[in-house]
Amino acid sequence: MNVKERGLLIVLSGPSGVGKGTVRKALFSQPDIQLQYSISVTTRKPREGEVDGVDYFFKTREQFEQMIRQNELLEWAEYVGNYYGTPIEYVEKTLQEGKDVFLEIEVQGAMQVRKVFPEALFIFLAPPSLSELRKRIEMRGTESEELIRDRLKAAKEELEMMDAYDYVVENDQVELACERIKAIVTAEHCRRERVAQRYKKMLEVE
Ligand SMILES: Nc1nc2c(ncn2[C@@H]2O[C@H](COP(=O)(O)OP(=O)(O)O)[C@@H](O)[C@H]2O)c(=O)[nH]1
Ligand SMILES: Nc1ncnc2c1ncn2[C@@H]1O[C@H](COP(=O)(O)OP(=O)(O)O)[C@@H](O)[C@H]1O
Repeated sequence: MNVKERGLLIVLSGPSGVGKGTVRKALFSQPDIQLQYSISVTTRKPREGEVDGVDYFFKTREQFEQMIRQNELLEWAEYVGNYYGTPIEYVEKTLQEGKDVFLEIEVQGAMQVRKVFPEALFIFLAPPSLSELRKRIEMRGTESEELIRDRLKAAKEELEMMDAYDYVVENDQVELACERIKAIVTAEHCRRERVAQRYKKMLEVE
């Protein structure tokens, strides 16, 4: 199977509270976008309203460590005291089917994905400012003061990794951030199509 027939792997990262979940849900609710969301595995406790198998696959540390040992994860990372990881089987199978897969993961995991899938599209969602980021984490109201502090510390380290991404999208307004991501994905599809056409032409000339 050539590069064009496989689906595109899209990786969205960004600091806690920047709005990744909000933007992703808005993106997936739009009829003109065909993306498959890869549900992650985590040892974090479910937040109120979160559903196992929808938001995450919630596992114990023992179960998660077994998945690592059995090479079931494309990437994994420990983030603010919990494990998070991407089951590889779903990603591989869906890309093989020619469908685009969307990962919403933190930066350490994204860098591991880059090693396995260098052709993936890496997008960093950035806040308008650090003070706005703090406001959003507080507004969500799902973390204690101590956890907010830990997440803000992690956020500062994550922001330093912005340069390693193909694109930086500012999440000033959810709708605008969605439009920007859609434009990037469409442009990437066009680029891949052009490369595939050129390759086909070269083979015809041979
Ligand atoms: N490496 C990695 N990070 C993940 C995965 N799933 C979620 N994350 C990231 O883990 C971090 C914490 O996620 P979560 O506890 O749901 O909090 P929130 O994203 O800040 O609402 C976020 O940066 C997520 O994007 C995964 O499968 N792998
Ligand atoms: N563009 C935005 N403007 C204002 N508030 C936002 C925006 N995007 C997200 N939020 C709010 O910020 C908080 C954190 O968003 P969330 O999607 O949970 O972030 P993340 O998944 O990156 O941790 C939520 O209360 C959400 O409603």
